[in-house]
Amino acid sequence: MAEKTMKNRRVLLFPFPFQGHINPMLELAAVLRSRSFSVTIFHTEYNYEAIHPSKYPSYRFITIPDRVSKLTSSSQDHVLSLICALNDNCTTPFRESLAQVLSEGDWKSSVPCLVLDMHWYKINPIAKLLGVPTLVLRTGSAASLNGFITLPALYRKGILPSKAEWELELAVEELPPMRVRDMIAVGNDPEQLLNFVVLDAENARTSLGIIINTSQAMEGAELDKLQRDLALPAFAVGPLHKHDMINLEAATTNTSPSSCTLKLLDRERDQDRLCMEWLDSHPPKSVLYVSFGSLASMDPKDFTEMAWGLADSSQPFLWVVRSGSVESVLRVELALPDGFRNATHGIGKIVEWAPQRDILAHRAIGGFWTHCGWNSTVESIAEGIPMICTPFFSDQMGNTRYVSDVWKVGLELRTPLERGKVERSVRRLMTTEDGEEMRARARDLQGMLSECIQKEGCSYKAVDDLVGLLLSLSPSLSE
Ligand SMILES: O=c1ccn([C@@H]2O[C@H](COP(=O)(O)OP(=O)(O)O[C@H]3O[C@H](CO)[C@@H](O)[C@H](O)[C@H]3O)[C@@H](O)[C@H]2O)c(=O)[nH]1
Repeated sequence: MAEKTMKNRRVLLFPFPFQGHINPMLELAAVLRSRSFSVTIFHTEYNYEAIHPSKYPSYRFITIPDRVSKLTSSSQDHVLSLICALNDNCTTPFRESLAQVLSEGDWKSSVPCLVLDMHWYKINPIAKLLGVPTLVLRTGSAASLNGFITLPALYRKGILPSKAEWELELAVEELPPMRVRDMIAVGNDPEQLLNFVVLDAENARTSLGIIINTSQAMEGAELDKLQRDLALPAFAVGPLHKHDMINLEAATTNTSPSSCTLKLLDRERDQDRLCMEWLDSHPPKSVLYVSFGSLASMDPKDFTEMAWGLADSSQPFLWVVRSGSVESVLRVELALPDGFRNATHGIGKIVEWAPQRDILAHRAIGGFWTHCGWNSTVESIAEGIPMICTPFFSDQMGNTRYVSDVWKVGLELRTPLERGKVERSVRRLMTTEDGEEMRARARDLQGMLSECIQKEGCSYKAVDDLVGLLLSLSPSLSE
């Protein structure tokens, strides 16, 4: 490729600083880099460590000060307040940083496209003001975006938001009729939630198109509906983490990571290696992997019931218990009930963070007890692993419905948890014929998903189309 063309293939990315949003944006970065784009990533100080900029020496990173403190509770209401605070506080520093980037030498002649996370609703107008075209990355499902579009429409018609009307039967294509509150948890403040939903959907509407980490194989009908309702291009490029080109990032970096990064990576690798070695010692499909993502925080009573239910099931488990997994408990040891370590000695392993994707791909894993964050849902299906679903908030409710009622690759286990029910659910997934059928359906879906990312598959073509759009924004550069 001519040097000039490569130099001018560039893109700006701005992930939202939550783990479940950073991961897909970094994967998108790797996919675009494999198509010869140079990548500049804005990121905020919040959750800076989750990005590890020095791991990616070929990207340029620009830090945006945000002046927000870490969450002390991750209830839905707290998370929504944090999203608002980040939007409010980052607007001005982002405008200044973007203006600075655009004033630099080469950038003046070709304005690049900015790919924004779906939650940056206040950033989109700023980019427009500076003449920068935007695309929005949806890190959730197409169904959740359809829901986000439907809810404001109900709101505008004056149907919402009285609390009682969250009980509405809302028909969502491909789903059994479900109440609004099954699709998205209401929390204590429906007004705040609705406000957020309106802004989030508007963010998608006012961009040039959306990039979405899903695929025709998982959500064909939802994607068709989205295309009709949104009247914008929707690039269904998922599962982003399975594109072969994702591995190219490491191969194509031309600078070595710093020694400090290497130490960090070594420490992480050591922890990861221990998890994998533990799994190596188990027979195929025998271990339940348990993790509720990076944000969810449990009621202490639920956590205790969960622990004893796992112990009573006698099934081997690998459980991620983070600092913050239980409300107001920062140290993992303080969260675990007395006697639990002894009772599960030899059958369970607890870690604070796990290499989730590698774990799900390990032959010893037979099931995943998840909160149904969209990344976890996609990662599980991408490995053909059936799920137990315990959703906490937001899109996790609708994702659970998809897993249990549409794809039929898992079962629903809602809070409040009770140890007997936990034990029966774990046994059902791991030891019964019913669980085996879910596993077989998960494998079928995995097969379809893997076809999507092959050359000529729908997700692969969606990346082609996305690249086409990015280049069309600077026609003179595409020769
Ligand atoms: O020990 C762990 C735990 C998690 N992960 C990774 O962290 C990500 C977690 O993402 P996700 O499963 O989506 O959960 P959350 O962190 O809860 O994600 C937030 O963002 C998602 C995407 O928008 C939403 O679907 C969720 O509801 C929202 O809580 C995944 O890639 C996991 O592989 C690890 O690598 N190791």
